[in-house]
Amino acid sequence: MKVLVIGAGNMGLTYSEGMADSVLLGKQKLRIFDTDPKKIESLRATQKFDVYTSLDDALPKSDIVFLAVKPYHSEDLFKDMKPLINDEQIFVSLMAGVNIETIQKELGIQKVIRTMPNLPAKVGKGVTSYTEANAVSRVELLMIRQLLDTTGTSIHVTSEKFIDASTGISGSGPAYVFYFMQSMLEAAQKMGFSDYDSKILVSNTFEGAIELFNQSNISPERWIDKVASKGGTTQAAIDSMEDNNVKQLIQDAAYAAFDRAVELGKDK
Ligand SMILES: NC(=O)C1=CN([C@@H]2O[C@H](COP(=O)(O)OP(=O)(O)OC[C@H]3O[C@@H](n4cnc5c(N)ncnc54)[C@H](O)[C@@H]3O)[C@@H](O)[C@H]2O)C=CC1
Ligand SMILES: O=C(O)[C@@H]1CCC=N1
Repeated sequence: MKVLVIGAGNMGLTYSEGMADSVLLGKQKLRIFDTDPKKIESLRATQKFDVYTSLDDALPKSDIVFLAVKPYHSEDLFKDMKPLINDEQIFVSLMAGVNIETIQKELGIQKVIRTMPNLPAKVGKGVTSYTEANAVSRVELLMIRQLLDTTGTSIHVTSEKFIDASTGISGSGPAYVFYFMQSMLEAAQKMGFSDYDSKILVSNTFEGAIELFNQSNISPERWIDKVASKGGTTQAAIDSMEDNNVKQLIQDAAYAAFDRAVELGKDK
């Protein structure tokens, strides 16, 4: 089995590393293709990957093809790919808002799996949702799931609606967490902490809270109750967030990403 990853950016490279380091695949079975000469040079320097500079060489003999370019590069890529592919190959898209039907039509093939990964895959803590076209068999789906799991964990969803929805929660989600972190960092700095101390205070607070959440069956709402004393400091902070409708604003943001994913799909 040969796997080709097209696009060695944040996501493509992360998946390549996950799969190359796994017992399931290993680096002998993994190929990478990118159009950026600088990227190719740096990939070659790692001596970790089988790097290709032409689709003619890489594509026809690959069994599974990961599509990891930006959505707006997909149209040109599909045109280049079309003469080089066949119906037996499985195409796994990591691209936001590019529908299965579009991929099938543009490439003239049937076996497509659409996924929504996220950036913590870089440290083996990614979560990827995925769904498949009818032409993909259960065995093929299981094999792809094992490849996806080399970067963390995955969840199977029953329709593309949930791929777009998970884009709003987990795909874009790390950016919401970083936004919250940045806000806390800036508050700490304003209070007079050094950059170093601000980072320690904020990162340990996030890490500790996540650990508590993961090691229990307690909802975040109940954890808030454990931090907040009546009439105390935490209550003052939570009241301020409630007065400013922060919960609703975060939900609006998640829906904005979801809607944008749906919209990207319609643009095609
Ligand atoms: N960055 C993220 O957190 C997430 C990204 N995604 C999806 O992953 C996809 C890739 O995103 P990133 O990795 O962040 O982008 P990126 O910009 O880091 O990487 C894209 C790579 O594709 C290469 N490329 C462009 N056109 C190409 C072509 N025709 N053939 C081969 N390579 C080509 C570029 O040189 C670049 O190395 C996007 O479609 C995005 O929607 C999904 C979930 C999370
Ligand atoms: O912002 C984007 O479009 C991609 C999809 C999810 C995360 N990054």
